[in-house]
Amino acid sequence: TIALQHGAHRIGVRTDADMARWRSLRFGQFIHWGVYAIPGGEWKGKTYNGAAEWIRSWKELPHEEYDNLYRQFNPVNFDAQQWASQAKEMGAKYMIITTKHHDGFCLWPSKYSKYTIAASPYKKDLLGPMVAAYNKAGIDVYLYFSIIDWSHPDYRASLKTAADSAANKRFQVFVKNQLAELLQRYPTVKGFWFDGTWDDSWKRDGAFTDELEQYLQSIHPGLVMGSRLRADEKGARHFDSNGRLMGDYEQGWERKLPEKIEDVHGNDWEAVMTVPENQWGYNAQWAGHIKTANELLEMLVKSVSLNGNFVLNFGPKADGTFRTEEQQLMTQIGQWMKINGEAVYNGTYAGFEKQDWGYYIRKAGTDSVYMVVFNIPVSGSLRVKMPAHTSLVSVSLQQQTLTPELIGRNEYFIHLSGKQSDTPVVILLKTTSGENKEKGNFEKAK
Ligand SMILES: Cc1ccc([C@@H]2N[C@@H](C)[C@@H](O)[C@H]2O)cc1
Repeated sequence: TIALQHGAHRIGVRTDADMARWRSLRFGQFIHWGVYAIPGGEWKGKTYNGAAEWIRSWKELPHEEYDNLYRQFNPVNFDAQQWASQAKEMGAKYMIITTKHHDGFCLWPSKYSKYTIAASPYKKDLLGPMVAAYNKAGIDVYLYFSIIDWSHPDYRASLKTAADSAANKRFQVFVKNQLAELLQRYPTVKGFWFDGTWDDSWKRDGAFTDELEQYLQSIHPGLVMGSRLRADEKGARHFDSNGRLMGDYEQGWERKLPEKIEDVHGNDWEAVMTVPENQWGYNAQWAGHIKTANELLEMLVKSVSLNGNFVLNFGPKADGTFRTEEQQLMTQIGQWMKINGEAVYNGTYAGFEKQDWGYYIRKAGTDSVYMVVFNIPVSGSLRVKMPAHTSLVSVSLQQQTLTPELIGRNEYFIHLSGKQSDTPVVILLKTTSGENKEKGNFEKAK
């Protein structure tokens, strides 16, 4: 291995209570909200083809005009209570809010910037009411923070001159001040979700990123921060130059999921997902494929089955309301979670051989293994191969006992005769370690 001062400082997962809590939540709500919701992907009758929150980078929209949109930002219909209750209804256990996206507009009245909600017609802090309402609803809050800040005079993507380096030093102080300010203003937040850390100006100073992470932990012990913040002293990101994960969980799964357990290398990880193909901020017209509730439930269940968290993104409108399609999704997902959330919360990798009908999820630290069925075979027979030294004790579907058929050594068919469903079906397996000692009542089912 290479000797590193600013690589990973921990081998393996974090084992403290704050990380265990993050791990147990499994399902989060991402919210991208800012002045980009005003254009909503369009400008003067033209449609921007990129992600709506990146419209400032579109040549059709002069920076000057974009940077004055805040004068119109007045979310009079923003209702933190309503936001929190619909997130609770969906079954989200944590929420990640964009405090400041790449454009630099702050949803809180930062004393380190003029480009904040305080300068808008709305004037009032948006983050405080959100944190309070979500926490009251039993939902933890994490703060998205973009290191890139297109509005800041000292922001540099790369450092070519001594003046650039001096500006970058000032910018690093600005970043540190804003982050400390956020923790001071919102002490109940559980962590940061960093973004915009790919520029050379950031990844070339691994020491600063390491010191910053340690500073934040020192003023707010237990913070959960993913792998996007840090670079090691050789500029390696997410994984240091020895291939070890930096930060508390792998944060690279953006609009994509791992396929198999080997892909996550024993690390904690989180996937963040959009409903349209690639829109985070509000986009007036949702072009392309819009994911359905069942597709999103499958991503959530697949993530949990592979020991990860899944965060679904929403882009509220400039007035503070959610588009109808997003409200309907939260309701639909919530209806399934209300009945089946026990298979998701505290879910972990079960260690069973993957089958085509869907995913296994083990309730953390227990012998309860859920089968979440997305593909009922035409045979109606769900194959279950028990792992070595594991026996099947009982099978149930919504508290109804099922009698599986033994079809081979420690291998069964669970017959869903005739059952059809337009939402995922959840079956609970009670297992026990050790070979099948007592003959379970279903052994005689031949
Ligand atoms: C190339 C690229 C840069 C930044 C992003 C940002 N990360 C997501 C979480 C959103 O904030 C998006 O704007 C996405 C793609």
